[in-house]
Amino acid sequence: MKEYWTALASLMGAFAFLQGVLHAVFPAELRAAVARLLGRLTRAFSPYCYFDVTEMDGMSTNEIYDAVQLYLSSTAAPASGARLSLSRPLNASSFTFGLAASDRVADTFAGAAVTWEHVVAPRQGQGFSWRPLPEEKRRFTLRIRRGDRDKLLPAYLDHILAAAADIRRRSQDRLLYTNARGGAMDARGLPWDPVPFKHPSTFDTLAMDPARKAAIMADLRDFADGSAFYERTGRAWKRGYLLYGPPGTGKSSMIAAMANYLGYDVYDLELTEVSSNAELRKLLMKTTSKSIIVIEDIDCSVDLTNRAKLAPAPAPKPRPSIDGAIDQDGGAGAARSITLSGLLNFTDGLWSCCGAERIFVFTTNHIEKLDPALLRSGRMDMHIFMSYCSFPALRILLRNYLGFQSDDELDRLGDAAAVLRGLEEWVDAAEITPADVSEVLIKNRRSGKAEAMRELLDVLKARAEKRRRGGCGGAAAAPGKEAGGDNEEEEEEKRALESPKEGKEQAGIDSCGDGQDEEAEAKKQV
Ligand SMILES: Nc1ncnc2c1ncn2[C@@H]1O[C@H](COP(=O)(O)OP(=O)(O)OP(=O)(O)O)[C@@H](O)[C@H]1O
Ligand SMILES: [Mg+2]
Repeated sequence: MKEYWTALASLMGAFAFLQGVLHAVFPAELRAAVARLLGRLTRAFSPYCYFDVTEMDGMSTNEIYDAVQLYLSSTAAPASGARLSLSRPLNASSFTFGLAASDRVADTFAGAAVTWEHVVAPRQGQGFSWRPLPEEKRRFTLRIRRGDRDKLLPAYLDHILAAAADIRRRSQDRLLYTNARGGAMDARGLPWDPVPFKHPSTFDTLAMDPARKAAIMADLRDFADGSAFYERTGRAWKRGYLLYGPPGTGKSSMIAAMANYLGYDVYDLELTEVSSNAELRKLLMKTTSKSIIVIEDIDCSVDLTNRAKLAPAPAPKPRPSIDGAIDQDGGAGAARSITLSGLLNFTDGLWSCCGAERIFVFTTNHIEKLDPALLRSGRMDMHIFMSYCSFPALRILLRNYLGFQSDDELDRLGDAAAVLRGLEEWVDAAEITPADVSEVLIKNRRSGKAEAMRELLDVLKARAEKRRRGGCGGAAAAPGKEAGGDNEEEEEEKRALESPKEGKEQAGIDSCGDGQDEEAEAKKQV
């Protein structure tokens, strides 16, 4: 054993001596040149070519590095024994896996096999920089066969960028943006404030006629998958939906369901916070693709008049007006107000197509107050009437709120089957909104399914009776509340239905009512 250690020690001594001689005889430059030459020779005869994707591109982060990391973490197959790192980005609800240092993954694209290696080395001598660089130099090295090079590049990189964007969008929670800062920009120059968007409404929970629901979902899917179609037909890749109907029929819930269905972010545009067309355009430019731009209660946000009408509308409050090109305070303020044409250009003008894959949704309780130009196809391509609760919609609410597992269970009610038939018979006459039905079911859901349905039936009957006597609908009577209560209350309910929102003002344009109804009807209605 002793001899063994002595031999090893002499061998190491000889090696150190040789290394010293080599260093003394060959200067560092010569050694580096030889290493480079050897590297070149190996590469020249190698059947592969290599591409480095470094983490830092000069002083800024390299977008492709991030994309490759994300892409590899979820699509490529790690070689056996590969070590994955785990992380969860801020606001994300799912984990992402990353490739650890010096590990490799294999991938295939267009029938060609490629290998990615994650190389991490310590950064030497930071030098002076305003922005500290990471302590390690990281890069991905892509190895592909020489013969596959033309086939793979740049299509493979485009594929990675698109896939990474998709993964990022799916793993990240939806965001709801608002422009509540009245045009002021944040530190990064953005006029929108984001908050996580966690609205639970989906097309499953949305109570409406199943056939109409399916038509809307198909339209949305067509839109989202329609990149090639929009390009071929020369149309901007955007679509407008107008949701109209009485309060509480699910317009806002529909927007949330759309966002959840497509995985889009939502930009809730508060028009009253926008002071000029230029600001409106800036807001539009700062929205991302794959998003829904919403203007709720469009008839109430601003004064609406026909763009052809030049006379300024009286403005009781200093708020933006959609009113031809004439400013209400005259001259000086002209550049500072939103005009109808500004809004029209926002939805279907040259600027509306900066960015792609965007949906515009306007909601209103009074479609007849909207300018026909705003309603035309190209701006509002689909008009969706959110109606009072129909029986198929009521069934969805019963399922959601009372916990029926399926339609079959609802049909096999035994004793309560008669109650279900009663609901079917009375629901149309009651003209009740899904919001009111939900409220009754929420209040009574603990009393059991049959009892809750009976309570709902009582409410429907009372409302239908009230309507028959009063000739008009109203908000739902609370369960157990006497049907046909006093007139004052009835009047109040009626008023609440007709002029639902605080701060909503009559816009003073009812002249275009009938003609516009016909026009709206002529359009594609759902
Ligand atoms: N069609 C529906 N399906 C499921 N739930 C609904 C539906 N309509 C209304 N609701 C329920 O009623 C409440 C109000 O609905 P929502 O805010 O979507 O109505 P809205 O049409 O936007 O009303 P408004 O015109 O006053 O803004 C929501 O909490 C939702 O749960
Ligand atoms: Mg709403």
